[in-house]
Amino acid sequence: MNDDAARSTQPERRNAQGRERSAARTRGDGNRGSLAPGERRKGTDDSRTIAFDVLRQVADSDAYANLVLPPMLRSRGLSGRDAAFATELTYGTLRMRGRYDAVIALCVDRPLDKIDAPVLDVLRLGAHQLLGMRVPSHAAVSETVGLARSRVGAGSAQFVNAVLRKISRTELEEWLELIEAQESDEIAKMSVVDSHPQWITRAMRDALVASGRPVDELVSLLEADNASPRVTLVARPGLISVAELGAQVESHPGRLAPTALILEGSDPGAIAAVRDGQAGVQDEGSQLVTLAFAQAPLEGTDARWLDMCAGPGGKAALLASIAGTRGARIVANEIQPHRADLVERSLAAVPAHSVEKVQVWDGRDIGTQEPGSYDRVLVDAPCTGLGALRRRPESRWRRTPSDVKVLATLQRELLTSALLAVREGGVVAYVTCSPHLAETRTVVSDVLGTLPEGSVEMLDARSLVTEIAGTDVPLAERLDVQLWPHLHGTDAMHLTLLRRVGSTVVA
Ligand SMILES: C[S@@+](CC[C@H](N)C(=O)[O-])C[C@H]1O[C@@H](n2cnc3c(N)ncnc32)[C@H](O)[C@@H]1O
Repeated sequence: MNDDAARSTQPERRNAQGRERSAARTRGDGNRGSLAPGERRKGTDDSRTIAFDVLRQVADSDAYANLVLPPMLRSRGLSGRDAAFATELTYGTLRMRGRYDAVIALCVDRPLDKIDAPVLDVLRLGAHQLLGMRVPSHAAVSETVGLARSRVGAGSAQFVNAVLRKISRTELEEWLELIEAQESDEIAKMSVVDSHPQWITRAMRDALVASGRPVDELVSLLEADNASPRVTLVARPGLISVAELGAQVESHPGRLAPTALILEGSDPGAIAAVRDGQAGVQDEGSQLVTLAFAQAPLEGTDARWLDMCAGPGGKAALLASIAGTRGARIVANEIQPHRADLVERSLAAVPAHSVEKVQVWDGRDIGTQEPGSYDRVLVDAPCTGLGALRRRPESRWRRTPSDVKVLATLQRELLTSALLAVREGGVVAYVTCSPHLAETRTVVSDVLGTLPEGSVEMLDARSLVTEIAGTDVPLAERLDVQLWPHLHGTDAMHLTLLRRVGSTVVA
């Protein structure tokens, strides 16, 4: 297809609906990468080729971009600016796919599912350079056409050239108005502009409102999902202090967790303390909920803790290091053997006396096999991960509403097991990195509804989190805690703390 074959509709130079955009919505720059490779640099083609190859692996092999990209950069010898360019191109294209597909759809004369998938990926890469990064148009078009020629064939390269030239003639803001105008309701408009599946936008809205936030924060939340998070380090108590870790790396203290440092750069693998396990990479929200769990008040013995869903071991390592300072021990449980190996590795630096064992077991069985055996039980439940979309660029397109249903059943079973496994008076934390109500408070209320009345009480997680993070941290006036990327700068972690006060077995 040539230039003429691409649709000739020229976007109008005004808001399609004749109304003003909100300030937040017009911040198209929020999604623009900070890189500005003004001139053609040696290795740029390698960057684009790598981004394309990662996109194909994500599509064809269900690969995770954040697992595939770093080794590919290493094996093809890319570093510095070229590696950063490839990274922004890959993650940005994956995140903003919904927006770019809507733009591409306005530039072609056939439905997108009639375009070969590799060609569509090349178009998305080109669209991100043109609309999401500061790559000059001529470089974005010619380099991407070169990529098409080498990867998908000369015929397709002509088509790519025609479509990208068309995209390049119109500014981002006008494209946003045009794609928004194609949709009829507010959720659909927000979803296409901020590149989320509609069912996720709806779930985010419901969770946001249920946690006491105004609905007009939804745009900020969606935008926060589209921004690359800073790398956050955890200084594991008893192994290294925040000050000692801070002296090793260019960083500044976290806002919420006293164990957190925000890295200025992006290569934690180069930090000795991370390599040897005294420190780790961990979202500040994850640190905060783990600290709150460990600090929840408990009467009587406080010696044996269970991390029921421990893989890959981030929270287990933080818990074990805290346990080491308090004379307690953890059992780290994980159902998948290869993830249990990762837990073992994450515990490399913690004192041997703070880990009883790492075991491979179905957490759902622990409650009946070992009733009343633990003083504290953490259920960091397998979930949709909708709270960590900024970290997992492809996951929003992979998840489906049916995942929520399947996971919620598993979550209820794991929480029930935890409430059996903990001793009377002991504490259970139910944690998800999803704010979806069906995975958070519905799971908790469903499980509590099946237990004898008065056998479990909800603890004030909000007060504990406030004690740790400070009073200026906005939290809903509820006993459970929901964190948000746009408010707290963390993943959207949920925490409910429960205390078992009586028998959880129906007589
Ligand atoms: C959200 S991840 C836990 C993350 C971990 N706590 C950390 O901070 O690194 C959930 C884990 O639960 C595991 N899992 C899933 N089903 C399980 C089950 N029935 N019993 C135990 N673990 C399970 C998954 O394999 C996954 O590793």
